[in-house]
Amino acid sequence: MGRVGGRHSPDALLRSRRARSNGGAFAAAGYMPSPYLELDREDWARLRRAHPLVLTDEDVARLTGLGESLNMSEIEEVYLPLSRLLSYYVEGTGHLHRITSNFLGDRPERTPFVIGVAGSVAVGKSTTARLLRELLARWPSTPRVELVTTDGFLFPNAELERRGLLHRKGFPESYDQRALLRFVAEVKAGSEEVRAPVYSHLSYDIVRDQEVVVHRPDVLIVEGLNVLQAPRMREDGRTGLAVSDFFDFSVYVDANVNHIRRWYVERFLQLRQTAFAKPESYFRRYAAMTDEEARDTAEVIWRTINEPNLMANVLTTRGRATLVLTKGPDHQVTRVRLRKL
Ligand SMILES: Nc1ncnc2c1ncn2[C@@H]1O[C@H](COP(=O)(O)OP(=O)(O)OP(=O)(O)O)[C@@H](O)[C@H]1O
Ligand SMILES: CC(C)(CO)[C@@H](O)C(=O)NCCC(=O)O
Repeated sequence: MGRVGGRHSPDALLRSRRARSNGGAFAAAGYMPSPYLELDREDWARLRRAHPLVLTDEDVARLTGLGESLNMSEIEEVYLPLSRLLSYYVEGTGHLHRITSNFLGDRPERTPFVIGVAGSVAVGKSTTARLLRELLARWPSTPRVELVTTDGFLFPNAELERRGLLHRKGFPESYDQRALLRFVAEVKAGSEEVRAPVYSHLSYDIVRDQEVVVHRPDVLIVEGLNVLQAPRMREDGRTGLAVSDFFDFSVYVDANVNHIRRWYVERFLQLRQTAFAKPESYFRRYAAMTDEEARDTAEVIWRTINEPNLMANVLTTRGRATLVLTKGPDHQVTRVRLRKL
């Protein structure tokens, strides 16, 4: 005990730390340095003081239109600094692009900066994506931001039915993944005009004769459950490209599954008074349900479709995101993890 150079001496401790960081003995036990820098809510709020930012009245008016439950101080503390960080990434990526073009003797051409937003059904992906779109548009390097959801790349219901997948919406096989990949690749390549199909939650199907057209924006945000999924094995046994190979940045919106289930059920109950009640709604029969019937129906859809998909195909992609936003029970962001390696 206490012998210099013994098992518990400072030297030995240092050696064991080195072994850990060298991936020595501890590698065998599964130790791996985390690629993320982890900040709790207070750390992130402190960052904001170092980069003073305020929303103008005009910003507040636009953002309020995104949803009545949005909290402005949450937006100022969490999403506004995030949009600033992203605008720096856009500038940095543009710089790298110019250096590469100069090196190759090419004419530098700006291509859109592509951001993926992933996470469970009902976790708040589209709200996050819309907040980022509005906030990014404030910064000089990113005035033109376009937003596309991968819902448009679901196969039409007739095709899903033919494939026996009508009750698997959201699972990887329910999307036309080739079309989605081609769309993102073309936008990233700087094509003047790229078209994507449109899905309607009201008719529960792809809308014929409707499309979104993306015109070389400064930033494209691609939002969907599946945007961080690994490439699929091709028939010739090789792996192709994944959508995320074209991303410059990605955000995974995360929360405890019990909170997400509750948000899903609450939104379902609310939809009875709005979307489900419309004559053109595919789910008209839900509008007349009592609270209890609606709650049971939502729980069944959650348990049989959305939760199994979250566990098998969505949560498994979280470690590939550049940034993970973790939300508490009221949608408040409690933790931010940013890739540093
Ligand atoms: N930051 C937030 N603050 C308060 N409420 C929020 C926030 N983000 C989302 N919500 C609420 O949570 C619910 C789900 O949000 P949203 O529609 O953005 O989820 P989503 O992940 O895009 O869902 P889906 O995959 O089903 O389209 C909505 O009722 C929305 O109003
Ligand atoms: C369209 C998706 C997959 C994603 O937004 C989702 O909203 C959905 O419909 N999930 C399947 C549940 C159902 O079929 O009602």
